[in-house]
Amino acid sequence: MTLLTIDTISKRYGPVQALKDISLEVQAGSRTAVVGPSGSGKTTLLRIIAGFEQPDVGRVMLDGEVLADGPACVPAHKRGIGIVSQDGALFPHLSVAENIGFGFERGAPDREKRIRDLLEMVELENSMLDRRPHQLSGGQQQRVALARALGRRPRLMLLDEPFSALDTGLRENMRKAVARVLQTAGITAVLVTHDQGEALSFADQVAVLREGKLVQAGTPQTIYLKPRDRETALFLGDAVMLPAIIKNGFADCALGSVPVEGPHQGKAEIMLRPEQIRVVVDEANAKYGGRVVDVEFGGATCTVAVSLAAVALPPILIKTSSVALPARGDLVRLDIAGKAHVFVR
Ligand SMILES: Nc1ncnc2c1ncn2[C@@H]1O[C@H](COP(=O)(O)OP(=O)(O)OP(=O)(O)O)[C@@H](O)[C@H]1O
Repeated sequence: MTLLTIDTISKRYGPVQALKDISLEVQAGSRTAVVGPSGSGKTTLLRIIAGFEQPDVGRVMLDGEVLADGPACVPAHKRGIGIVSQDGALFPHLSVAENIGFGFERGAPDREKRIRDLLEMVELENSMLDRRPHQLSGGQQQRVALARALGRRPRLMLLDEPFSALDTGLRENMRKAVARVLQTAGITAVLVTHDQGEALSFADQVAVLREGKLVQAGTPQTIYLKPRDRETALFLGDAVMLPAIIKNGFADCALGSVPVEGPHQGKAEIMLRPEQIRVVVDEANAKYGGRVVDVEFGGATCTVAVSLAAVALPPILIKTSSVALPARGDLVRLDIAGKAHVFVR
């Protein structure tokens, strides 16, 4: 069931077209991540959903209710939408308990129990209830902010770069914890993030924006393995692109014959993710590979640069494990796992 519908929204700030004809559906109980380069319109889209900005044209609908139809809008505080932002925005002079219970009725008999339940839901100890925000770590503050937003029983939760102030290890933990909490509470969420890895692992649906337009929306797997265009492919991660001639499901390219997705025949460009390529030292078959020109040891993941024998392109970079790492100067063949993605020229 669709909970949130964004229907051909456009928004202009003077000469800047911040959003152009954006349409997107978000299913109830799902998590959508919005990604895109800086200035692509992510924050504007989130602010329009929240009700802090109005679209010039287009509609926002939540659970069948029209929240915005061009400039005619339901005010933000009447939308039933929760927001967790980058800094958590807790009230510094209030305790954790008071922050979480901020929107609750003062004398409500179940007030304390609800606060404790919310604290438990975000996996924090009861001993934190009397602390002030400055006595919490960044990750704990974010959990309190999430508990406060959940306490208002939102129909939709907007997450505006909520993990970006946290360091890498904590970030990953928080992302998993937040996904778990949202899942348990059955709350639909839209996340805006600069971190493509975060988007791919957090969301059921990823929406890619570029220059105010929606380039592609789909499952993380689709977006990563079957990107609409080169730019999207490279935005989401490293990619090896090769010219090819396609015939009957196989691409004839610098790596030999590689299976491809789709019905296209003839000239095309194919894309492989580096982790699809395995480097094998094999002098006899180096025409389907090339010469190793650089090896970067990186612990769990190492990078091998191979100058291809069959085509004059810059060396391709392949991520590989530290086991059986080739040496600089080795002649190697390159084996492919899975299928290549085709960009029709
Ligand atoms: N209030 C405003 N007045 C004028 N221009 C604005 C305003 N808000 C956003 N813009 C412009 O609209 C475009 C989209 O901005 P937006 O903040 O939505 O991008 P973003 O993808 O969230 O960027 P970032 O990743 O850097 O936060 C940008 O060109 C920005 O400069």
